[in-house]
Amino acid sequence: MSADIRITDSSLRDGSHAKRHQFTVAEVTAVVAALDAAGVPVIEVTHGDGLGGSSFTYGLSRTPEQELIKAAVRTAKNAKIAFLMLPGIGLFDDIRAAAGNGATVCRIASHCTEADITEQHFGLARKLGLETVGFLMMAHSQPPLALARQARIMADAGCQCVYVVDSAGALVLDQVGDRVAALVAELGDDAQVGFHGHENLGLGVANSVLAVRAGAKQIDGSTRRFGAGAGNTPVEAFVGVCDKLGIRTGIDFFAIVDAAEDVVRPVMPDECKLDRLALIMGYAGVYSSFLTHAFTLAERYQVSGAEILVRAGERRLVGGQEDQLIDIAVQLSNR
Ligand SMILES: C[C@H](O)CC(=O)C(=O)O
Ligand SMILES: [Mn+2]
Repeated sequence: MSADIRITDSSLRDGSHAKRHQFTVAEVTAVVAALDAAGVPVIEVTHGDGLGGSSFTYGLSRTPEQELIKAAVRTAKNAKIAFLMLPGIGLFDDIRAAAGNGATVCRIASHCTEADITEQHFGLARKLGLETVGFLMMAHSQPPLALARQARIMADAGCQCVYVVDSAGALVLDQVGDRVAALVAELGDDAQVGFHGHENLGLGVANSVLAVRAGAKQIDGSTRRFGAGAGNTPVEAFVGVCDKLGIRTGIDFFAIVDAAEDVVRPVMPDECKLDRLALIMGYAGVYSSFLTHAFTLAERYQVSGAEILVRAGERRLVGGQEDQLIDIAVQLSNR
């Protein structure tokens, strides 16, 4: 079946944050088999913070991510396997290794004002024959035209689809449409536009529909919302909504609903909840993957996780500044 949009499932990458990076080969194999059978066209597999993310700062992986990528590639019959990398956390050799292990979609992420740090990585990925996707993270923090200028930098460097990434789940409806439309106008035929949502204000599906209406051709989600914060746009709900709206995704609704319940849920440590901390993240514009760090630090320093997140929002922390959460927790405990 041909599709109007392409969905990438991020549960084995964004879900890595919720799983504290403890995926096993058996879990990845089971999830990839189920998503592939349901018709999911692209499945992302990496440490939550991308290639090279396994560390004390971001969280140590249980299984080396290249082993997980190999298992995913071995298992998928039709789906492409994607990986994420953040320049400075991962290195060129990590991209080469992922390509050597059979992944075919390379997703490079930067904070949404720093697209120029991705240029040489897109160059390498294209040289290796990989499909390229760019992530402009924390997209709520910049207005549409500023984002579009950053998207242009990625496209000129060889990126074939630039994503508006709502890392904090803070964007509300037209704020998504306006940003996607600005990128579509800027990029024209040079690159596609995508949208990656988080559920922290409960808007993942609605925001993704507005992204499609504004011209996005690629949409991210995670089956059972398995992602950072309150999780990502639930793929199964989004596929059902797309069916009702006549937007073809190529994914079988009943098969993805079964995969969510029978295969993905057992792999999750807990449901991704729209609870106090997740809501605060969406409201205050805090990077979703700070959630597990805030939990851990709140316990260690006997302070409020909610306060850590509010302060992180006030400091306008971005991905990569996880160490500042420790500073906030220490300050709160000394108070
Ligand atoms: C590295 C981040 O987790 C990327 C992402 O999924 C986001 O910013 O959202
Ligand atoms: Mn995310």
